[in-house]
Amino acid sequence: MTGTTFSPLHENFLAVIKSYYQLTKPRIIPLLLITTAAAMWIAGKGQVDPRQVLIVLLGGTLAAASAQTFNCVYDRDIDYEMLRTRSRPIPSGRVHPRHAIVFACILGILSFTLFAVFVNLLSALLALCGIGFYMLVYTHWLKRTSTQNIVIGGAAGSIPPLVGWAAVTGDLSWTAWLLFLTIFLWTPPHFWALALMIRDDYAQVNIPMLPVVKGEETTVKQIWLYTLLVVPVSFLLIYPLGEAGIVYGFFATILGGIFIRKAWQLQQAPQDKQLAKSMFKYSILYMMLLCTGMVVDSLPAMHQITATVVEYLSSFACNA
Ligand code: HEM
Ligand SMILES: CC(C)=CCC/C(C)=C/CC/C(C)=C/COP(=O)(O)OP(=O)(O)O
Repeated sequence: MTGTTFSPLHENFLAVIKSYYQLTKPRIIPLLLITTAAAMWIAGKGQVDPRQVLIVLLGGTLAAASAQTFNCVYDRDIDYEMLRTRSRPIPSGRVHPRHAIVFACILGILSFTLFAVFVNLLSALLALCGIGFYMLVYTHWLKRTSTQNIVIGGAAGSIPPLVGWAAVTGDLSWTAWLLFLTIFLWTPPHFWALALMIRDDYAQVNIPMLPVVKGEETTVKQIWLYTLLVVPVSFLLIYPLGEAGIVYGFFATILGGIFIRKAWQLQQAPQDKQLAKSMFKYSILYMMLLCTGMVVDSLPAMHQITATVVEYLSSFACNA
């Protein structure tokens, strides 16, 4: 006999686990955690307790998974209508909505308890606000009623760095709010690029996403404007906040330059689905690498390198 054989009971158990896992829309969670970890790193000036990082990332995972599961329950009607989402666990009949609600509540309670007991109350409350805002403000109120759904609703996805910051410092500073603002302004280019690709899906179920209601030209203009806002805002971490240096500046310049170029190209060809796809994929890479830049910049070895470069440049300038 070759390979492993599973009993029907075993296979059934694995299928159930897989369905509950899929309810949490797991592919989105790593980037949310990257923004949380970057905030923790800056808040701790490059010195964070690895045990605390693990607890916060676990709590963040549970909170995001809870929020996404609630969303899957609420949106089961439209998820059933759209080809892209029809095979999700609830519309495909693999998980009963009532069981999903229990699952989402358990995840939410575990997250809150983990933060409240092992981290602090502020981070626990912020994660809870993230779940509440995503569920009530985005999913329930705005998603089906406004073209600005993902702009205002995007605030939920911008909360993870606040959680990370609060976990390390116990409060929220200007820098924490700047990280919030960066993700808030990044969300429209991220989501509307995707919405350009799957516009027909949303149109079919009357979800008023911007490309459905206002068309491609308005959407690419808005993507362009938000990209022009997020890139300069990403530099505020260097000046006036002074929380990052030239290494981060290098990351922000290269990444921001490419982001602006892609947004410009898309503005020239609003119907081009390939460009929209490329913009969507790049938006994810942009956020991932920008956060990486923040971390690399505050590595102790980088401070040494930065100091040497600055010293060299200033002596060069003095001699010139
Ligand atoms: C209201 C705000 C947001 C909306 C409406 C939104 C919407 C979406 C949608 C519809 C997808 C496609 C998912 C799928 O095909 O199942 C997606 C993908 C993704 N989103 Fe967002 N998003 C938002 C904010 C964020 C934030 C804040 C992050 C992280 C910082 C994020 C990270 C991702 C990632 C990494 C993917 C790709 C997942 C994959 O590999 O398929 N999103 N987003
Ligand atoms: C702190 C904390 C818990 C924050 C959580 C915030 C959160 C879960 C953000 C994710 C945003 C997101 C991927 C929305 C998907 O939109 P959609 O559900 O409308 O997409 P769909 O069309 O694929 O259903």
